[in-house]
Order: sequence, then structure tokens, then C-alpha cells
Amino acid sequence: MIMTDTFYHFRDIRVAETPAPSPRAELHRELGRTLAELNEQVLRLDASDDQLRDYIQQARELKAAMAEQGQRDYGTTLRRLLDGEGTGDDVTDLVDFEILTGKASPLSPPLELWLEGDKVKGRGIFGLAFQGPPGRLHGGVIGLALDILLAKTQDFVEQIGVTGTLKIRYLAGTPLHKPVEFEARLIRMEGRKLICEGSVWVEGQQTVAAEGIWISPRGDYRLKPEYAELEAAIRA
Ligand SMILES: CCCCCCCCCCCC(=O)SCCNC(=O)CCNC(=O)[C@H](O)C(C)(C)COP(=O)(O)OP(=O)(O)OC[C@H]1O[C@@H](n2cnc3c(N)ncnc32)[C@H](O)[C@@H]1OP(=O)(O)O
Repeated sequence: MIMTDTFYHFRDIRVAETPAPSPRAELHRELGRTLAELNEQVLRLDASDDQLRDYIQQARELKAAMAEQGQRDYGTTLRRLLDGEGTGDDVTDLVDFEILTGKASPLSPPLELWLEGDKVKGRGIFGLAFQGPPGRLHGGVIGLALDILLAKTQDFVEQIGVTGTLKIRYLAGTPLHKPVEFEARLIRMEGRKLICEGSVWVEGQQTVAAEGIWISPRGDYRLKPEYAELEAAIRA
């Protein structure tokens, strides 16, 4: 574990964003990327039965070798963060393995998300593993991406809640292998409800529109003091 002078609290963590990764976190990202590439490679692999048996054996041996290392405990990491004593490695341990956005997850393109002014922005290139209709991104994967994108509007506010309602209108197919751009913003807050909207774009054409309602389990949503200037934008 890398020791640093900076400690993180769970509430400081932004969806899909981390501090600068440590060398260990960089290696996890490289391993995750390599496994994601392997996942693309395995699709309809044109190998003989003998070759496939050999790959199965190799994959089992790799899994067994990794299993001997064990896995760091999620609960312990989360506890340190909830106590405000999390390290940068604790943050990457949580954020980097999230589905779709985690930079060390083999289940991620990855989809990158960031805040820009009063908006959440995102970008990702999706491969064949994410295919729905031929050559197009699966609508359910788009739904997952929108769920994470819209959840990130909660970076602007105090409280973190769960998806209550997510309405999606698919306007056109979203192609694989091309940069897909995402955008979301806060519309308004009503007590424990946060209302937001998002969109998906490819080469300047909008392919998807979404509206969401997030529910805070306890406590009303309100803007973080550093985003107080959004008040005018979300009322406009
Ligand atoms: C520390 C680690 C944290 C970690 C948190 C990390 C979050 C990561 C999230 C990842 C994304 C997910 O996968 S989230 C997982 C998918 N979502 C879920 O599993 C949610 C399942 N549903 C629930 O748990 C519940 O139904 C809730 C919490 C959403 C609502 O229950 P409740 O708290 O009893 O709400 P209730 O009092 O009835 O209603 C409060 C207000 O919200 C409205 N409302 C209630 N439900 C909904 C709804 N589904 N859609 C729209 N609006 C709704 C009501 O009309 C009311 O409005 P008014 O009368 O006041 O106007």
C-alpha cells in the first residue's frame, strides 16, 4: 500500500474519477485493459478444438495463480473511506473496478466521465463485446451508461441516492467502434428527489435522450457550496 499525506472521505469521491493512480493502480489498469482486449479477441475465435482446450487450460491456470494471491477486502476499504482515512489506493480500489467506467475493469470500454461547468460529460468507444443489433451498441448497455452518467449529476450535490426512474428514448442506432459522447445536467431538486436529463451523441448526431429521477434515501438534495452558482442554471 502506498502511503501518502492525503486522506479521502467517501463523500469526496466523484463518480468514475480518481486521484492520480499509484504505480500499483496503473498496473491494475494495464491488467484490466489486457483482459478487456482478450474478451474482444475470444469472440467467435476461429480456433480448432485442440487449441480451444489448450486455451481453457491456460485460462484456468491463470485464474488459479491469481486466486492464490487473494483479493483485498471491499468492506475494509469502504470502512476506511467512511472514516475519512482512505488512501488514494483505496479510492482507485473502489472506482477503478466499477462496471463500464472502471479503468481497471475488464467490463469497461472504459467510459470516461468528468464535470465541465454545469454539465457531466462522457466519452467512450465500445467494441464488439457490447454489441446489440449488428454493428450497434446494445440498448441495455446504453441504459447502464446513462444510469452511471446521470448518477454523476449527484457530484454537484450533497446526498447520494439510488436510481428511482430512468426513461430512455432511443432515437437512432449508436455505432460500435466510434467515439460516443455523453452529456447530462441537473434539471431540478425537489426534497429527496433529483431530476436530471442526459443525451448520447455520435459524430454530432444525437442517438439517445434520457430523463432520470434519483432518490436520496435520507436527507434533501442541495447543491454543494462550491457549486452554488448552478442555482441559476438549474432554475433557467
Ligand atoms: C453509503 C453508500 C451509498 C452508496 C450509494 C451508491 C449509489 C450507486 C447507484 C448505482 C445505480 C443503481 O444501480 S441504483 C439501484 C437501482 N435502484 C434501486 O434499487 C432502487 C429501489 N427502490 C428503492 O430502494 C425505493 O423505492 C426508493 C429508495 C427509490 C424510494 O423509497 P422511499 O425512500 O420509501 O421513497 P418514498 O418515501 O416512497 O418517496 C419519496 C419521494 O420519491 C418519490 N419516489 C419514490 N420512488 C420513486 C421512483 N422509483 N421513481 C420516482 N420517484 C419516486 C415519491 O413519489 C416521493 O415523492 P414526493 O411525494 O416526496 O414528491
